[in-house]
Amino acid sequence: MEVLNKKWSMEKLMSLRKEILATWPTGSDVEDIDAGIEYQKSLPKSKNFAAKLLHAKENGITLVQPRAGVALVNEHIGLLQFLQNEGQADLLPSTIDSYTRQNRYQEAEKGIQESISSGRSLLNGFPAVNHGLENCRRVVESVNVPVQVRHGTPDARLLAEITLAAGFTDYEGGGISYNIPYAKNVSLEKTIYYWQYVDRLIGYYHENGVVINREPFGPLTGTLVPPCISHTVAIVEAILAAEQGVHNLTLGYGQCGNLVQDVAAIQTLQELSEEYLLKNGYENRHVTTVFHQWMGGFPQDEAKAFGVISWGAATAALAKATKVIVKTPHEAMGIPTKEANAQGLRTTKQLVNMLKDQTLPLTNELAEEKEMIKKETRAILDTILKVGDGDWARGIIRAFEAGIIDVPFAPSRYNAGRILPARDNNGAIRMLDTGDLPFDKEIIDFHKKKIAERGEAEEREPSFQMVIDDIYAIGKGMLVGRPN
Ligand SMILES: CC[C@H]1O[C@@H](n2cnc3c(N)ncnc32)[C@H](O)[C@@H]1O
Repeated sequence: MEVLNKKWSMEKLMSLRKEILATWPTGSDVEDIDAGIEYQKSLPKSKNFAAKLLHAKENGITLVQPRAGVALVNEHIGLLQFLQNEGQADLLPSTIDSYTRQNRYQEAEKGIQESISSGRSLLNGFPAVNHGLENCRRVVESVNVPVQVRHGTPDARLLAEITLAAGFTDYEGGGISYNIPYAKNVSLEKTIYYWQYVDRLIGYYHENGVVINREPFGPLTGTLVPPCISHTVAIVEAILAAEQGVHNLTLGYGQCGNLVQDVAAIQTLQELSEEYLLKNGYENRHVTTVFHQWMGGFPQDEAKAFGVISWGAATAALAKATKVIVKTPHEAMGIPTKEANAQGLRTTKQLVNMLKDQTLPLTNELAEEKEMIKKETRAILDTILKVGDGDWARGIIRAFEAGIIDVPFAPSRYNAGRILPARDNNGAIRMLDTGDLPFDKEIIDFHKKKIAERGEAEEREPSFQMVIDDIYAIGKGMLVGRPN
């Protein structure tokens, strides 16, 4: 099945809907597609994610948002209300459980029953499909701020149908960013096709006056991902979504730890995405950015964990990211208590408030970093379009096959896995091996030089050992994995 970046007709969407809604009994509650639109229109503007994001962007504010989700409806509502009231969350999620992410609704049902009988959440998120339309509406109505669906679902069609009709106004993910880092053996043709359904549904909401924001999953594997790699995936997903009628997008990036590189990454993500959306004919699109606090391993010690959270908060604020996704001091242990989640939020809010009136000055170092990220990202994006003979969907599929785009440490068999990232002497992410990325000599030499500087400082030859040391560094309280 060849997948092309072409807007679906509503006939095509409607012809597939019946089959999708039949995959779980709660799908029958949303058969009337226009009832969901009418419900969305009944919500106050204060509940609309896109509106709140654009207001924040216009006013130079960085909004704070947690991840959060538990098995049962009442407990999930209590959790979100606590994070809103005690955590000062500007935006709220519903993080979906792993069974639902794999469309394993039978096991999610079992998890719900066991959570009821045991009196505690035995799922690692909120099983929105099983709970269905009315319960999801209760969640949305129980808080005063906009609510977003956060998950990791390769086939997120039914989840979208139910949560959008229920009043969620932002939907995370995409056919690449929820495949390559999340699945081992699901083709990109399939997941891009599934997500064209989701984005076309959102396009239909938009055509009927309801603005739903879309957020491709920025961090990908969250392990030493160079900015040009995560930017490429985010921008291609933005283009694929825009083609289906999505107008509001939040593009994301996972903190790497070097302040200049992270600030450069957020600024270039905003600039490049706007450039490529316009260049490809998608006018009147509204782009915001989201900075994910450290996605790698966390220290167990809570005081140190607050240090990592604060560093992410400060970087997000100095980068003027529109939104920051907050970690908690329980990150090393697993699903946080609501108290720990609220602490992560308040720590972040403190840093964001104190840094609101400051930005990182445009030094030569920052300018060089921005220039390099743009050169690398444009080289990859332009090659994707070329190998796709002018089609972005065909291009990204072929580009992954050829290693033209390559996500480090991704489980997917459709990912080449030939690039090797490592930190330079200042902790910025460089490439020990650029694999088959379409980089010219200038880019390749830049990375070689930066890594060589670290080798000289550490008196060792650049090698794969640097990559291993960098992966374990944070657990030892460091950023750069120095030799013992
Ligand atoms: C993308 C992975 C991140 O999502 C976080 N996460 C996953 N499920 C939940 C959850 N149910 N509540 C809070 N945080 C969560 C997890 O701690 C990790 O930081």
